[in-house]
Amino acid sequence: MALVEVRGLKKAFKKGGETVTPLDGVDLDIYEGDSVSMMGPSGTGKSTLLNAVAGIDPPDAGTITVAGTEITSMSRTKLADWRAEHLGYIFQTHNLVPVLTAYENVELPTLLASLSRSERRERVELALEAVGLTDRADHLPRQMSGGQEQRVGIARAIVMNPTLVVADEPTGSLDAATSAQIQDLLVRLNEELGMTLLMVTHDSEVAQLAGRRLQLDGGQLIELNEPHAAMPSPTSGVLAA
Ligand SMILES: Nc1ncnc2c1ncn2[C@@H]1O[C@H](COP(=O)(O)OP(=O)(O)OP(=O)(O)O)[C@@H](O)[C@H]1O
Repeated sequence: MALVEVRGLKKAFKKGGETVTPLDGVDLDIYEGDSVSMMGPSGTGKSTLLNAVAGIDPPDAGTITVAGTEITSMSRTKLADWRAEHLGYIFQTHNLVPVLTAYENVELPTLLASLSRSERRERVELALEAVGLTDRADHLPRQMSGGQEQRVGIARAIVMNPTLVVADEPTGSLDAATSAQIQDLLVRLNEELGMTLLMVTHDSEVAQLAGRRLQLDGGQLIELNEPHAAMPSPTSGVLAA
């Protein structure tokens, strides 16, 4: 069973006198440990799909099931609790709280969970270590470079060890060298920490990092490569007993 199952997802917006339909019956399966990138022309609905899967903006129709839980039928309050426990969101601009240190910014999601003080400290320290910022824990955002701030944003996204990490243009506001560092980090999150990653990007270099690449156009998803389709099932072909 897929970790994320999207079925028949539809979303339309009224814009002026016309209706735009960025999602027109989207189906998608994401498996545990997958790294998936989504590209497509501006305004096609990539963020709309990402935010639906993240449980932020509900669709008009269709279902999204994550780790066996259908999030599209949850109330707003339940959805907020679900996001806090299961979802890590990496923003284009890190959205750090300027008056909090790196440590305190990363700690924020842990304050919503029922964790002891020592469990919280352990999680925050692990997350800062994973992004290589242990020595910057006491720094305020303005005392860090853009790349370091983005790494704090990533540490905050992973601190609760989420079921799914989504990223909307994670390198979109960074220069080439800093973008390269963040790309390395995204690959490590997936390959070394085993995190399941869905990211939207306009940068084809970033998109290539993902094992699976999708394109959203005309309200539909197109698979640019199909890693799962290439894998023979144990009950078919030469592997069948
Ligand atoms: N809250 C909203 N109200 C009205 N229209 C919206 C809303 N959110 C998105 N749209 C419209 O839906 C379409 C898809 O928007 P979306 O931001 O998902 O596209 P995108 O592919 O992520 O674009 P970009 O690559 O430029 O970030 C666009 O036409 C956008 O204007």
